[in-house]
Amino acid sequence: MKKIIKNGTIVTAADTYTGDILIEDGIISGIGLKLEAPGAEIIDASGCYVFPGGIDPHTHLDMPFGGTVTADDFESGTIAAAYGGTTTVIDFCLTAKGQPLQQAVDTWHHKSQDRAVIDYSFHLMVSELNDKVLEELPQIIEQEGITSLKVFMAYKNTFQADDGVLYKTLQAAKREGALVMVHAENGDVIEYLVDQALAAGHTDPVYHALTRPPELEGEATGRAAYLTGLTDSQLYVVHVTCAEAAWKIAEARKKGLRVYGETCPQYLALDQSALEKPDFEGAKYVWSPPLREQWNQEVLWDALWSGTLQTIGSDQCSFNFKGQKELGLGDFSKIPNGGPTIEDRFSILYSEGVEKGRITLNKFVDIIATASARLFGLFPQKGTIAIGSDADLVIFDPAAVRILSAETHHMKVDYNAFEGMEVKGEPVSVLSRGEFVIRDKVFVGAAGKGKYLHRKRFEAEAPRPAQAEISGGVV
Ligand SMILES: NC(=O)NCCC(=O)O
Ligand SMILES: [Zn+2]
Ligand SMILES: [Zn+2]
Repeated sequence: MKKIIKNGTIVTAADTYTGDILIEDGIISGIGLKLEAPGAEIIDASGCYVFPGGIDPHTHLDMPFGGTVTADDFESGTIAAAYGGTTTVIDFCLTAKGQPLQQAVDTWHHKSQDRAVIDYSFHLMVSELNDKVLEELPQIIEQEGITSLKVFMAYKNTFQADDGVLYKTLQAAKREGALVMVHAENGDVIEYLVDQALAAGHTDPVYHALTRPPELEGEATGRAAYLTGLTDSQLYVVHVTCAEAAWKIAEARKKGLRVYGETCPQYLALDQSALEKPDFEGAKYVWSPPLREQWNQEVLWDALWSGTLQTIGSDQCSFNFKGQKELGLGDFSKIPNGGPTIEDRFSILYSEGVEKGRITLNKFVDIIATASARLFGLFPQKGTIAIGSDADLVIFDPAAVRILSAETHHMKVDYNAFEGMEVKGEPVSVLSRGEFVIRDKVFVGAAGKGKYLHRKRFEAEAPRPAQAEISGGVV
């Protein structure tokens, strides 16, 4: 059925204007003034912004980690994402050493295909890079449309790969047109610091942050950037938390390297002091890399504004406080790392960014959707409002004011990391390929309606580093 969204303020990464959007067969087929189409359902968006649906480039749904499994799976996680204004997620498919890549990908298809309520895709973790993996990789990239590869430089003895694996992954990515993503922390030194802290009897959650200092994130980020230059490849640094890492990315981009970066809402809105909350509550705020001293927040905002960082990922990786975070009672190193963020990513960026004058409306759209679409091979199908693009749209009321809380969120987890935070603006209705998923704040979608997205290879369409974009930034 045709739909026309009327009288909204349409916002893309480039433009802001009042107009109507015609939707046919899930695609935007017209944009104009006073549009009409016989039989079309009319949706009034007066007083609201119409944004392209958010793209969350970093989620962990139904993921085994830290001796347990995330509380949110592809159903609850994508419902919460949709409530929050996100219409596409790209989740991390884990692999184990010796496991055929196709088997790992099939496991992730199995977790997601009958559950997701919005469209989704996968990044592929690379844990080793031997001849078998090298042989299978081109096939996976071509047939599955998985054009981004993830290497962990931390989590020693579980996910961590060595520099040789990272180097060879960058080489393979250059050959195959894939983007290499890194969790950039020096896992070897962290392991040593954690052992020292525990031996000294330091078991509280705050020691998670104290044993992962920003220098170790900056060092790993710089190392990965150097290897990217050496291989003439392309790199995306996930969850950048601090000045030390942002500076390394800025330096690499100044040299003209294809190095990109993401931060997350928790690093923009929370700080290290949260880990000191009494009664083990600090465990709710255990992420890796950890929350940093508050002054880093403005550095990250500057880096987003200047283009040193391009995207915001939720890094959704939720664990209940009761029974899951509590696995680390008496030993901070056993607290499952991660938190529930998928639902509030969009609103926090809008409220803390646009409403507080740190970024413009168009920059907001770029960070929340367009840049990820370009970097991860989804543009222009996703990430913008244009004729021919999927009708993934968010009707957003900028006047709404609400308080984020576990009592009202839709994630299947017993706390909200941003509990009590006031945000301005709210997604009222959300459409995925022209169908309502959220209508007037009520979920009307269905599990299994989300489609798996084959993505294009990394190409020149991705935003290029430019001297101008960093001159006013963090360097
Ligand atoms: N970030 C975090 O603490 N948990 C999720 C896994 C990861 O991204 O490192
Ligand atoms: Zn990570
Ligand atoms: Zn993550």
